[in-house]
Amino acid sequence: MAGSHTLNELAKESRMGGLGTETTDREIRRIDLSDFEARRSDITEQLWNAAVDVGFFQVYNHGIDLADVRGAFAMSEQFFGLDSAVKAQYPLKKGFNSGWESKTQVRPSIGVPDEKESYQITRPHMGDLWPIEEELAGFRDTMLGFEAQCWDVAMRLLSCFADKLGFERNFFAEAHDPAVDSYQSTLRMLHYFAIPEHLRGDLGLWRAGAHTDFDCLTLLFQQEGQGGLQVLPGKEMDTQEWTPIEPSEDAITCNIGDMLMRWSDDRLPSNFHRVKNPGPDGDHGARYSLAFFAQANRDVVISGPAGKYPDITAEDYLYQRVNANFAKEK
Ligand SMILES: O=C(O)CCC(=O)C(=O)O
Ligand SMILES: [Fe+2]
Repeated sequence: MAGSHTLNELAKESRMGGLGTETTDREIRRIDLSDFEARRSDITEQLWNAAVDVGFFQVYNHGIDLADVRGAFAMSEQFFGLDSAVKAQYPLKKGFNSGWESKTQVRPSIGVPDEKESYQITRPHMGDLWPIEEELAGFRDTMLGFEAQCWDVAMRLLSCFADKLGFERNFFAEAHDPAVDSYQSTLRMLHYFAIPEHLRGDLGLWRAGAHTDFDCLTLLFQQEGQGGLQVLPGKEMDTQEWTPIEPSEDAITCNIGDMLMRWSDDRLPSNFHRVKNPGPDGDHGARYSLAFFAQANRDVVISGPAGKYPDITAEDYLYQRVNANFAKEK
């Protein structure tokens, strides 16, 4: 049955809502991407091993200028600083990963909404979802430019995985073609709210509840001093020992999502992660992050080299996952 893989993942996720403990024993590897083409085979081995062992890794010398990363964060903070009435003109188009939402994402692991707002950019579906220049000058161009740079890094990394899986080197770049209407990779801006005094120490609240990502590969940008992200490899789920990922401005944190796990016949594992609320002594200020989700175009058929799972289109695959994660509209 086409859905059984998905249902399995949902069942796993709903057992992940506890607090657990923290461990720094797991190594989150940092991989240097400089001189990429000349060092391709070495980089490929490093990426593959990190992906298989922990599912999370960081890359640096990735080719996106720090000034561009900072520019995208600055735009994001300005966007979220707009009045709610302005942002509400650009509401999330469900099923299209485009537009603004606030506190509507409910993870099966915790059953309450994440303490955050988000704005998503998916090229073919933006229509009138861009704030006008009078509201936020330069926003569209800055964010689309940044999205293109993220796509570039993601495709470079995926070309290494393609080599290892026995696909053509440009297989994933073709499957994530940004020039056509079936494109569905998404740049998501995230704003986790500053935590008001009376909610500090509320252990039932999460900035983002435990989940795996739906996509092939996620690139996550964090700001220094704004920690909270923790990961737990699926094969070590029973330990409930979570490893914190320290934000560092020069690095992109990467993780494998469910779509690539299925596409690789489970050779590349997607892994659980979450964003914890700061403890009583932590920094209760706002937290911002930027995530690029490489998800294959709608019409692409996901078919692993060994045929472990039935073929499914990327559209049908995502539809099942998104529906399980957002509060019903009624
Ligand atoms: O903001 C973060 O650090 C993580 C966000 C995340 O995991 C997601 O949006 O899928
Ligand atoms: Fe995630």
